[in-house]
Amino acid sequence: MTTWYEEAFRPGTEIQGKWNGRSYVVERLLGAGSNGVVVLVRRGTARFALKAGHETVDHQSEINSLLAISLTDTSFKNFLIDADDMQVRGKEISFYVMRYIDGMTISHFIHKRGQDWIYVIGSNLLRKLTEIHKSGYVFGDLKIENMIVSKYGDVDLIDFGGVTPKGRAIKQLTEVYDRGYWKMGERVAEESYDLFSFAILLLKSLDQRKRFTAMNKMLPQNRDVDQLMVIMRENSAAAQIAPFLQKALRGEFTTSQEAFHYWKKLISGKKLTQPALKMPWLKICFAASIFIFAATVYVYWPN
Ligand SMILES: Nc1ncnc2c1ncn2[C@@H]1O[C@H](COP(=O)(O)OP(=O)(O)OP(=O)(O)O)[C@@H](O)[C@H]1O
Repeated sequence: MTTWYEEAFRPGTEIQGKWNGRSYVVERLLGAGSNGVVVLVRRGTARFALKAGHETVDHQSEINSLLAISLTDTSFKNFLIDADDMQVRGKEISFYVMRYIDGMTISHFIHKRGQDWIYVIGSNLLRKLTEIHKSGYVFGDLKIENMIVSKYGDVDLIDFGGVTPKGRAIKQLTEVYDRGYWKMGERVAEESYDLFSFAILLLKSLDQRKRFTAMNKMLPQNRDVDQLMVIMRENSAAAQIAPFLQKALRGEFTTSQEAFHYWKKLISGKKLTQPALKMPWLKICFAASIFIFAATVYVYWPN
């Protein structure tokens, strides 16, 4: 059976925005989640990701968050390209257009390229979080599915539905990444909220024995972050960053900047003595990722 979106977004279909009048040509479907359908589109020679929403309220809230973060002087500047309505079978559907990120999930990347990449990817993700936090927001729903890793371990966040101004209640979450689920703190938009999810995200992407699958069904009285220590012990890459992960899970970092400093010290080997961290190629990748980040900031910096 063909779904409404498979029909509406057949490759080659032209999408015409009702209010802004811009048109896009569909290349292919990128994904369909609970909040919408994402398609790769073309406008002239440029490629974008277009997301059409099922639920207007959730979709609008996502656009508002994305707009707020797109207006900041960060690498997220101009992430949102357009927001409009389109007609599908006589019904109006809202959509927004954002930068297209070519890449894969962190789990897929690590599976293909090796676990040691976690240090480069972790640095890049922490840098992104630091940018969001400095702008007065918290990402909120940080999880494997909401980030894309590209070639040199570069990181982009997608799905901004959970972005919340600091101090407010978290508006969108995923249980196993939520510190409230683990009884480790309030569901309040604080930098430490994202850092907790960051630690879970890293552990989950290194969890080769799929221990997290069982954790989804755990009774509240059995949820204890000490259970996560098992994953840290049995995985060599996780073991190397265990001091960081423990601090993040216990809410011992107040800011992401503080966490980033600690992380950098840890992975540069200053605090660790294990030989596995002495990898010259890792330094090269780290330097490459810093270069790409600097180039991105340069390209998107206001003229
Ligand atoms: N900017 C983008 N560039 C490339 N691919 C993207 C982009 N945004 C989303 N995608 C792809 O589309 C998929 C669905 O996107 P998204 O997570 O925003 O949808 P959702 O309906 O909110 O999903 P969920 O049910 O996980 O909340 C993603 O997993 C990703 O593969």
